[in-house]
Amino acid sequence: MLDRLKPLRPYLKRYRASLAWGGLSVVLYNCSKIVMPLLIGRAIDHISRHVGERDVAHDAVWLLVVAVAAAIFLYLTRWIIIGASREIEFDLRNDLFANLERQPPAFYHEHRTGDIMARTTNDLNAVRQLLGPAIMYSANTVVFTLAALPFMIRMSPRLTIFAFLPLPAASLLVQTMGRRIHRRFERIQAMFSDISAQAQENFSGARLVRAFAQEEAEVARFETANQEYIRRSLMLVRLMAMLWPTLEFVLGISLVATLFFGGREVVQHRLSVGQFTAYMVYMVQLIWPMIALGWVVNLFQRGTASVERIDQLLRQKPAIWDEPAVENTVLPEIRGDIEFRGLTFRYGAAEILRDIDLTIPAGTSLAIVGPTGSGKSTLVNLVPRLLDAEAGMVLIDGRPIREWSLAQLREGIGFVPQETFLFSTSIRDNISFGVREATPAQVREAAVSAHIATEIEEFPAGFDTLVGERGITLSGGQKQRTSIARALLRNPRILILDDALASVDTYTEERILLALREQMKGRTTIFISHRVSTAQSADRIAVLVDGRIVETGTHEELLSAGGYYRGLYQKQQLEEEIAVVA
Ligand SMILES: Nc1ncnc2c1ncn2[C@@H]1O[C@H](COP(=O)(O)OP(=O)(O)OP(=O)(O)O)[C@@H](O)[C@H]1O
Repeated sequence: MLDRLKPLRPYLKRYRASLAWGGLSVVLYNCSKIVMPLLIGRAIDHISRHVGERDVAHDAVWLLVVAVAAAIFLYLTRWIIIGASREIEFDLRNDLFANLERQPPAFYHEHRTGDIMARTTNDLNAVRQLLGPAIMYSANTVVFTLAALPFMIRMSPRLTIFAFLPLPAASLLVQTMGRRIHRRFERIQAMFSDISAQAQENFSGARLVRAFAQEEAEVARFETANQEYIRRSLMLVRLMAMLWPTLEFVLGISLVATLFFGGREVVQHRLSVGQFTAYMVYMVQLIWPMIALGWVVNLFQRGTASVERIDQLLRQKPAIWDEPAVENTVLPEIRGDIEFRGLTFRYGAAEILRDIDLTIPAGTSLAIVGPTGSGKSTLVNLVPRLLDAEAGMVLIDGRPIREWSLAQLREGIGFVPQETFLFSTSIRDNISFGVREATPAQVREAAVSAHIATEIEEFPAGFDTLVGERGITLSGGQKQRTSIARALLRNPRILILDDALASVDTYTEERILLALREQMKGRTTIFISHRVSTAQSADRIAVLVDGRIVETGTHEELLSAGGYYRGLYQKQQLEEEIAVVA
């Protein structure tokens, strides 16, 4: 089992001083606890021998001193060991988050967010319990039992055998029932997350539920899930209600055995009343550590499984990362030449892009059009290396893309993804994401270029308006333009807009394109669009069909070529004419 805890070694090493102090306080705490029954026993013997008040007071003072010492050492033990477990939890959580941040988007397609969240919460919690309570209670049990046993055996070996017989049963009971309780608890937790997810989806999708008149059906569905949750919870309550009485019964047997056999020892004058009392106190003191032992075994089992799961995430190497030789090299600033050379790209076995040869000279703009699912997003994702093409298939400024460090490459690129994502912070923070030193004037300027500034300034809190659950909901078009402002603020050499104008009207689109032309002078721009009105403003247009570039040229060239682009143009012209007539 210790082998399975190997991943924790570096963390334990970091806090070895704390753990050593913790170990020392465990020993000192148990030493004080061991002395206490002896003092009580001595006091009782003194009382039964009718010694003077002074002696009894003396015993009481000693008892108090030892009790205070025990309390202090217990406090130190908890503070140091539980504190160290929290520190390790903190380090582990940071390391996990940092490693998850390095993973490419594909990682999040392969792993469910819920699973990752569970590992970073439940599993971390299990590891913390292993490092804190589990280590502390097992150390206490081992030290106390080892220290108390010699005293107890010296008092009466026979009594010790009888008194100890039922104790392992208590420990075993806690362990087996604890395992069942945990299993049921996990099922309840899973059910609870289902209920929460159902409620959350109903609240976020409130509009859809109302529109489809599904309120009643959803209430019924929720009630069914809620009923199942309660049923499982009651099963847990029953199990837990059984645990304590059974435990008390088993431990009661042990105390009865001690009383019976110990009483006989006293009657037969083999033990004094004081010694017998001390023995009884040892037994009572041993009860909790024995119970804890069963519980600790469960904590260890759960904790080791969690350590393995967390370690899998920690060892997950980011699929897209700098080669060691490249990591710290800084090449001259990116100019913005992009070249796809004989590019073929697959998701698993499915070939998505085929034989693509395309050059986008620095300072020019390229529009990519094509049917849905033809591979447009895939192609542009290769530029900031959100996806990785085979070596030598993508070049920036004539250099294979992998020769640029990811940091330098991505710093030079402004990327507006197809699905806009805004953090639940202020609009200002959303726009200045990744450009911490941006001044309010620069943020506003970017917003002006993206044609969103006036609308933002009309909100009561202006740029400080919160978006998302705690603030206002922006419209699809507003979100897209905020996202464009975010990309522009980086002042990138390469700007990529993946269908980023889809949610704005043609009038706004025109104004944004005009501003972009100004902003992106001398920089490279790629925009994916389904609209000819967007594409025609680019220096060149590439048509991607079924993963192949089938046409390239200017708007006029492609119109006269009479291919896909011309068809698209005619269709959209017709749509516009119909819209005007209607
Ligand atoms: N992570 C992925 N794993 C497997 N297949 C994928 C993945 N992402 C995209 N695809 C597939 O690759 C193909 C191209 O997708 P892509 O998003 O590049 O198309 P697109 O031209 O941008 O489409 P649209 O215009 O609808 O946005 C699609 O068939 C899609 O189902």
